[in-house]
Amino acid sequence: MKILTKPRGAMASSAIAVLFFLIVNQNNRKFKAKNDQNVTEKTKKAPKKVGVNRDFLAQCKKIFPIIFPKLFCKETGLLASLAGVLIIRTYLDIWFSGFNGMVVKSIVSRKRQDFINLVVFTFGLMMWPMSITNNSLKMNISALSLAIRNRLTKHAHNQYFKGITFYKVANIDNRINNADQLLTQDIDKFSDTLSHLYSDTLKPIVDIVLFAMKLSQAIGAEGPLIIIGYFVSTAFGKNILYNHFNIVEALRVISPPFGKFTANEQKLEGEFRYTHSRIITHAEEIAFYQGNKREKEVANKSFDKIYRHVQQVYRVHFMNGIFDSVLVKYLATMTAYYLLARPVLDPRYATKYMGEFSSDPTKIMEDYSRNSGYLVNLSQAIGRVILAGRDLTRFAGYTSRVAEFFEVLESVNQGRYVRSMVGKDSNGIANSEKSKVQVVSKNDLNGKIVVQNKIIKFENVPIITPNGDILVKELNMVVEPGMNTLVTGPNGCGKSSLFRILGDLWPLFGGVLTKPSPEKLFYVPQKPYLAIGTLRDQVIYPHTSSEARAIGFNDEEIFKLLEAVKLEYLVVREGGWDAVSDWADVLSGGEKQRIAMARLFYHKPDYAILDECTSAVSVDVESIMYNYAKKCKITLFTVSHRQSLFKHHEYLLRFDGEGSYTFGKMDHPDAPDPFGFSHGKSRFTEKK
Ligand SMILES: Nc1ncnc2c1ncn2[C@@H]1O[C@H](COP(=O)(O)OP(=O)(O)OP(=O)(O)O)[C@@H](O)[C@H]1O
Repeated sequence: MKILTKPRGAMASSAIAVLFFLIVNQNNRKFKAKNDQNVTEKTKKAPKKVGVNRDFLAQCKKIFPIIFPKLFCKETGLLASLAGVLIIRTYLDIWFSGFNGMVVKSIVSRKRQDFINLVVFTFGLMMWPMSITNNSLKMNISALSLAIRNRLTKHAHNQYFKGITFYKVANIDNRINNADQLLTQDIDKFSDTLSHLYSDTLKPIVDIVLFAMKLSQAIGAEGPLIIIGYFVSTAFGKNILYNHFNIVEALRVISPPFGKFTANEQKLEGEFRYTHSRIITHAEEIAFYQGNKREKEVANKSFDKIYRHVQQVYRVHFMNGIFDSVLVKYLATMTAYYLLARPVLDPRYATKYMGEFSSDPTKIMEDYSRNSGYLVNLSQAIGRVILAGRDLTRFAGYTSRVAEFFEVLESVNQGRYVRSMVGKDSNGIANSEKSKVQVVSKNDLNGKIVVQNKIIKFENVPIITPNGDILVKELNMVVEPGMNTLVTGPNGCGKSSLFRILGDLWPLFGGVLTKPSPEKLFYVPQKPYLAIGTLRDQVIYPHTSSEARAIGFNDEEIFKLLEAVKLEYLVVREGGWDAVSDWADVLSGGEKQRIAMARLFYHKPDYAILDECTSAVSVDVESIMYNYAKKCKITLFTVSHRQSLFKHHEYLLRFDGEGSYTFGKMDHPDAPDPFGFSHGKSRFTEKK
């Protein structure tokens, strides 16, 4: 047996704490500098321990006001009605114990008519309220669970879809890996466990009070006291043994960390789900690569983690179950036999309801049957309260997941991001000792955004990735309407990052950025997003049909936009404007890009960011679309390496991939190779 000097959980958390305390900004990029003023790297406290502890209470304190926003609301109403049904159910159980005693007596005393009256008439009548009560109980629990889920999901959606929080949670902050799992499953499980926990705790408490009263009449107050005392002392004894002596590994069997197990299981389920959703998203690419074997390996590996974890959990459940059954069930049954027989076998303990000296055997039979019913109900109720303790630890697991999710959403909404990164040693091998946790808070963001129409102006704006890598130290440039600008530079130099900053996707660490209001700036990516909905919806996204009509776009107007991108044939091919399809599958790469351009013309912003968005479009159609954009007076920012596009731009922003850039007027729009970052002479009239 292994003697532990420290609780295992505490040792594990210390180890993780060491990891979190390591904060170094490694020079693992060619051009990378530490931005002392702007990006703070901070040590972090050890992660919270999952279980029924102070953290759990604090988490409940945050979550419960979301579920029960007012004293009198639908949810508290459901709690009250559930409590009412539970009390009725207990009274019916009491009635049934007495009834059972009477049936037994009628059989033992061979009274046929009594038996028929009881079973056919009395029971025939009572089965209706019993059935209605039982099903009301189930319905109330489901209704409560659904109401809790509704509150929490709506709250999460409000936070998740506030601005671009959904993007930030996935791309800038990396505390949460599977927001989809949290939104679709963890909140559901939390709600279900909470509503069951409520009924599974309240019902036994009502049972304990009422059955203990009945039982004390029948076998004396000592009876229920002994049985309650027995259960309480075993439950406390277990905890004292585990928490205060904490002596042996085997004691984990007595009180396993079910809360931690639950939280881990949910996390692994989330990862497994993500593995499969990625395969569905990239099915075509994987199929072309014949990557089935590789993907199977990855999916199996992810599932194996769940398999091993669940296997460990049910083994622990098995060991814990044996211990619990002996303690809670069988030793308790022995005590119960003793308590029931005592008034009959020892006249000193006889009462009016059990063991009276004058009683005939049929009366003793009736009393025994009724009282054993009371005792079984009482014991089951106490057992359920104890088991509810275990459910509470499981519930603590879900609570920690949901609370952490809400905490991250809130902190991201307040402009605070946390990223933990695995550091690498000099050989490029992952080294946990060099891992870092980077915390960015609003105070670190010294940049200022000024909203002003008809101008985009960067004044000393650094381009910094969420990891803190500086791509460009300070960018200074002004783009006024009509200054169509081509953006070039080597891969990974920060072209798209510039637009992420312009679009508020990434935080602004310094300088002043003057830009028009968001609706005057439109982004067209290389892989356009195609919404769930009709063909019409693809063009007007994110507007709805009624919003489109409100700004004067009927189907004829929208058709003109499809004509502008040479996609007019789509309406007939796809079966009209109201056709609904999986557009990402139905449209070709070039068609998707042209739809995205039609969408740009629909919104007709002052500025458009075209990020390699015509890479799959033929040169002639590309030219037509660029000319149309200019006709619409949209000022273009184009990221592209395509020579055919030079002629549509008057200005060039060129990154050299070393942290510097040049911005200026192109001398000859048709002149070749503006990619002087690797070779060739400079094409700039203005240099920085
Ligand atoms: N969400 C992110 N978190 C941290 N770093 C990122 C993130 N997105 C991009 N980067 C990093 O920022 C750098 C610049 O990326 P960016 O997408 O701006 O390159 P690019 O110049 O557009 O390249 P390309 O021509 O290949 O599209 C890359 O090194 C990339 O790894």
